[in-house]
Amino acid sequence: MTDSRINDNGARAIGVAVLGMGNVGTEVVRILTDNAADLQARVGAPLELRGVAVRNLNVPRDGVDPALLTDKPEDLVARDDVDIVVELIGGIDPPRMLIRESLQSGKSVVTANKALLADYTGELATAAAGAKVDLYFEAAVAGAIPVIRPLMQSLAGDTVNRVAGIVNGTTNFILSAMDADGSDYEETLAEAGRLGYAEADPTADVEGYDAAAKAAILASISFHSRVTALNVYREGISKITAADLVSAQALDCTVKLLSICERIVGEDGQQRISARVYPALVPLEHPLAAVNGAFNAVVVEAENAGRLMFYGQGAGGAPTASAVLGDLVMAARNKVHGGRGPLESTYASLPIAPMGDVRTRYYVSMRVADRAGVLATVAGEFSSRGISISTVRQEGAGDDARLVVVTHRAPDAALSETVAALEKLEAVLSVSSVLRLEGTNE
Ligand SMILES: NC(=O)C1=CN([C@@H]2O[C@H](COP(=O)(O)OP(=O)(O)OC[C@H]3O[C@@H](n4cnc5c(N)ncnc54)[C@H](O)[C@@H]3O)[C@@H](O)[C@H]2O)C=CC1
Ligand SMILES: N[C@@H](CC=O)C(=O)O
Ligand code: NA
Repeated sequence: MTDSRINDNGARAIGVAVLGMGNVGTEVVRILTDNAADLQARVGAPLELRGVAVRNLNVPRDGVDPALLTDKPEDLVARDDVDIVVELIGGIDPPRMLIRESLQSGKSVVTANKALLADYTGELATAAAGAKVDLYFEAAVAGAIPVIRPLMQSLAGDTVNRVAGIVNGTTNFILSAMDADGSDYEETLAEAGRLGYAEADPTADVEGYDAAAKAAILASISFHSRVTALNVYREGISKITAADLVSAQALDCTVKLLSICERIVGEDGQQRISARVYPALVPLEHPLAAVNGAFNAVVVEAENAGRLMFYGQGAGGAPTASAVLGDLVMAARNKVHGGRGPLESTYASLPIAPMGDVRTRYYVSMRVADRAGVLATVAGEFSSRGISISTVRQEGAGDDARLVVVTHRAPDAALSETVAALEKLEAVLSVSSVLRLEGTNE
């Protein structure tokens, strides 16, 4: 009997199954087809597409042999001639079951599914370890930018203390457009969907769930601990207004949705992890302020390497497919030559610090009664909680009088308590905007 995986020159072909043919899957199939000869040379064996699972068989798929299409991903991943499964469906079910079964039956898996990984890396990595196969996910964080492999491999001998940056392309696309020309939030979000940046449900983008999933993945790898999405403090950008961006400009800042993963060392020497996502003011001179559109950037601070910055396209079909193909080539090489990439490492098991303990800076803008003594009353709310004010500015007069306060660093719990107290003051008519300020040394 002939082995269907033996090609003409005798090298054993590597069978690939692609699950999902949306923004990313379509580009992966295109590159696999167009670059077949180069990929074969790099792997040392041909990569052969055994099948593509789609939800709707009636949708025309240009450039794909219809015989390869199936709407039964569970049958495709069970085939003996499939060595590597590329999961690009998204969401928890059915990818969780499909990936687990693929791994358990000895197939390596490449996925871009950060929502799944943020909660189930433990389960999937255990299945991969048990079957001695690879589970790769470079595309899951910051699209095309190599960040998972540098953290897992290049920095494996160093101590990472902080990983922070912009890891969601959709929200960065929206905030950049609002900042540049006052573009409308809803229209820009719709455009991000058309360009293939947004998640199938864009709530994941604008409410910060996607950035939080990525923060969980980054924190787990960086601090050798298991961090899930539930451990990540999260705020999205849906409440950011054009007025916030104008206020930011007045402070020589812009607004960015940041994902911050930090090793916090207490006075007793105990280490904890802070993982958090929120829109923040970023000074214009900070490198992250210049990251616009669907671009992402991640700044890593490691004890010996110092500061490293990774920058590039964080979303979109082709850029994301580039990262998927990189993983696919690695997994295929391992199938051909033997060996395996690293799986998760959780030996440090660091606890999570609650958001209230994290030291942040606040920007608070409020409408106030225009009369003597108001400034002292407002300042008193900050000082009574041990918070030092960095700058305070009065804008407007009469009915339009506003106070803008920027604090030094203080525990986040004390700052949010102060805002709640300010809202109750008779002299404060309304707190119109509260944002954290990042990217400063104060
Ligand atoms: N679009 C992007 O820029 C990036 C996406 N990702 C991730 O990559 C994955 C795919 O993203 P996109 O391609 O943008 O999503 P998409 O929504 O465009 O594509 C998913 C495809 O899977 C298909 N599908 C759904 N259920 C299926 C099933 N049971 N069997 C077969 N096919 C099924 C859908 O019909 C759709 O065509 C997601 O996990 C996403 O979070 C990661 C990085 C960037
Ligand atoms: N929706 C995500 C896609 C990439 O991960 C984003 O906008 O960043
Ligand atoms: Na990446």
